[in-house]
Amino acid sequence: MTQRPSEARLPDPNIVLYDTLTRQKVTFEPTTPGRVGMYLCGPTVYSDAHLGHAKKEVAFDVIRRAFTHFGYKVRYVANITDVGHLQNDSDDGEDKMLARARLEQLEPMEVADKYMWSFVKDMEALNVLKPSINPRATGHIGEQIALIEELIARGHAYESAGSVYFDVRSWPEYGKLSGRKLDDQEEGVREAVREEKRDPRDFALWKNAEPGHIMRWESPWGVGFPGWHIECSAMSLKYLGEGFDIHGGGLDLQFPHHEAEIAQAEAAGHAFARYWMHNNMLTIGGEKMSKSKGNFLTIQDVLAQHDAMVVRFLLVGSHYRSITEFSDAAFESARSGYRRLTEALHEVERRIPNAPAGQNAALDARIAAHVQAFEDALRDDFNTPKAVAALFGLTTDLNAAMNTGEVPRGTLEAAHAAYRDLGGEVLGLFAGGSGPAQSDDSQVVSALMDLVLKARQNYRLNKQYAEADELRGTLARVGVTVEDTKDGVRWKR
Ligand SMILES: Nc1ncnc2c1ncn2[C@@H]1O[C@H](COP(=O)(O)OP(=O)(O)OP(=O)(O)O)[C@@H](O)[C@H]1O
Ligand SMILES: [Zn+2]
Repeated sequence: MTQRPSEARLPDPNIVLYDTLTRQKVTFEPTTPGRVGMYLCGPTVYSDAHLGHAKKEVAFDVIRRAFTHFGYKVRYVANITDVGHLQNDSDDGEDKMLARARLEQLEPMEVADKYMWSFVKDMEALNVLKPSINPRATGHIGEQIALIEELIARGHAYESAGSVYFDVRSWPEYGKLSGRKLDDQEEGVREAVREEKRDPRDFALWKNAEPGHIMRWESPWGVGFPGWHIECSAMSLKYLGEGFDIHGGGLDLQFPHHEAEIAQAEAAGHAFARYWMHNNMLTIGGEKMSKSKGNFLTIQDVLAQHDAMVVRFLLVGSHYRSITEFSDAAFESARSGYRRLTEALHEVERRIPNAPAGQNAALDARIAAHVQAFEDALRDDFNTPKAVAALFGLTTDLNAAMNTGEVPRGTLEAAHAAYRDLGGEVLGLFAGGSGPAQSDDSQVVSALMDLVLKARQNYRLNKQYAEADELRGTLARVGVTVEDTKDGVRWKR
């Protein structure tokens, strides 16, 4: 059986994850015993987040929750990019924040705050836990400048016309994450930018600010602003320390962003992330959902139509390293799958207060086997579809037992704990009233429902059908369905 928080478990040494850097599954070994330091590249806050962003956030949220479940203390750092992310990857184009500020006639910081809070709201709705630390790039200009100075001192960066570039030819390991060889790398750089660089593949650490550029800071190289990549190296090292455990992000960030992060940190003499994890993409019509392609649905659009927990269920239904193809059919099947879980769970809750004491040993063993299967699935590179299958297995066995008779209280409680700890705490599926109610509450609701159903039964016996229907209608309006079955009246919500 899963353990209660009071029986804090020892950190599980058997967690295997797929490390993008070494391109294989490896057993996770923390830098500090019992602790996990994770850094996730967060959003550039210049527009509302879309469902693709939700896939990434939910994927890493489950990984974080799983580590906690397996006994680790997790520090989860996820940044907010509010400066330096230019409209194209080759150090060219307008800053995304500034372009949006012009469009909306706002201060760049107003844009950042507006979309950061919109993101926070979306994440709350999707039951994504708050990061332990949520650093913003503009709040860490000093740290970024200090790292750039270390790189210049070690001969891996150079100043040119008020900007500073990383010298890729000085760092032979550049390319080790993405597997790209320097000579294969694209050179799509505008002439004026190319002239400032020793090599067209060098990337900006600091950019000289043109006179009209609003986001600007003093630096040893004049007034300017940081490049996009440097913020993540600086902030992850600041909050997680040398040789921290896990760095995550979307697969599309491997190059150039993560490649640059590694080079910046290691060339400056720091030990960087020991494991790299990347989520695959959410696609629509086979293409990556993305802001720039315009083929996106914002999280708010989706939540206007679908229950947030169904959205989350859909996302955890595919593995983080698999593509999730978004479609109406996918939502439909997520909705019915999710309903199957919650109906069984609510039936368990309804029965607990009046169930006879005792255990059903055979069913207890089945429950324990499903819990084991769930945990094994997560230990194997956080295989959420397999974990969900284990919850369905649990549901099938429980329904079979509940449909054929009474299940003793101890066994129902074990099933309830499995739903709550695994579906609720680890997969995060039961927020906002869909999940296990507080036990006090559920006892009160159950007692009241017994009374209401008795009253309805009396109306029917007295042929007061209008009153009986009115009662049922009132319950339906608050989400409670009453069903007359051959074994008597059942209700669910
Ligand atoms: N469709 C998607 N599926 C999964 N993750 C995604 C998807 N789109 C973006 N991400 C991830 O979200 C993070 C932020 O991405 P970003 O702000 O570049 O979004 P985007 O829609 O790709 O924007 P743009 O098209 O302007 O580059 C990255 O880690 C990225 O990998
Ligand atoms: Zn990053």
